[in-house]
Amino acid sequence: MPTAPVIEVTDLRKSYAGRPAVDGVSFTVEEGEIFGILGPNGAGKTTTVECVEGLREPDSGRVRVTGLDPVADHERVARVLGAQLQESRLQPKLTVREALELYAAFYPAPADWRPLAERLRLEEKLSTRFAKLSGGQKQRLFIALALIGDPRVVVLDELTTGLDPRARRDTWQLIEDVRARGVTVLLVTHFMEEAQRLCDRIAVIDRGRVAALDTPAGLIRRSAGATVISFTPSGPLDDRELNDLPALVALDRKDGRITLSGTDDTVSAVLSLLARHHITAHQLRVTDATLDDAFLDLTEASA
Ligand SMILES: Nc1ncnc2c1ncn2[C@@H]1O[C@H](COP(=O)(O)OP(=O)(O)OP(=O)(O)O)[C@@H](O)[C@H]1O
Repeated sequence: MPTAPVIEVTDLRKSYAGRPAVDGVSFTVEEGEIFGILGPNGAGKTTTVECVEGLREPDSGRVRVTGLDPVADHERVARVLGAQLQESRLQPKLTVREALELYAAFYPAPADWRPLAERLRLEEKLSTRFAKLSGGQKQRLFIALALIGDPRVVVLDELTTGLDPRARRDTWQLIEDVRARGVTVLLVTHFMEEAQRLCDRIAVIDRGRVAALDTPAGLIRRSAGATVISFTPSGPLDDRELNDLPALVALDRKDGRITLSGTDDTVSAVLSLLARHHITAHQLRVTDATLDDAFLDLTEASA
């Protein structure tokens, strides 16, 4: 029997002062999945996850977390869902140890905070007051507090913003370990590398709507111009002939270098074209488009 999704969002709508921030968003997240929400500033990502956390009440639509309504069943949802705190929610004078102990006490069966603190490299800061922590240390404490209730679902908004590259990689590893234990992760991120590395599926949200929903590889494949070829030709090449290449999406010339994006067919055709004209392609590079390219393509397409 298929299990019910851990998170269900159906036609979610939320306006602020009559202006829609979330305008009909739907997605489901399955047990053990890392689901990413990606989108430009102001797209409605935080509003969406706040409705999932029960911090905001939707104007309309349906949100369920493990089958429960996060607003009506707030307490029961809070027991299964770990959320990354907003900075203003923590007392500046609280030490790291006190914060961990306090938040552990909220849950019936909390995780042991010591290995969590060690994992997040907070063990040397246990006696430091929250206000004295660096931005990255605060961020790591918020991640620890999100995980301390040993939740079934964890919602992380801007997980690694403000972390240095090493702390970012450690955090990714931690999230992968958390998922390996069967925890479902809803992750809002601006970092393509993070989304590509961690997420099983991603909803690209733009202007309050889902512009695309797929695996990272699927998003890249479906973006036009999934293959990019660039070279410096040894002789002149006519733009008209280049523009006639099959499946060509973009053509760019800069400092004698030509960059084309399209598909594998575009690449084969340009190589034949060069051969026909006896032109050599210097510094030839063929690369797959990245999630960055797909993101720009998808969000520009809906602009
Ligand atoms: N409390 C609020 N009152 C009024 N407008 C708000 C409020 N919160 C968000 N908005 C507006 O709603 C829209 C969506 O905001 P939201 O924070 O959900 O976007 P976001 O995708 O998380 O953005 P960012 O990437 O910049 O964090 C924005 O236009 C924002 O200005």
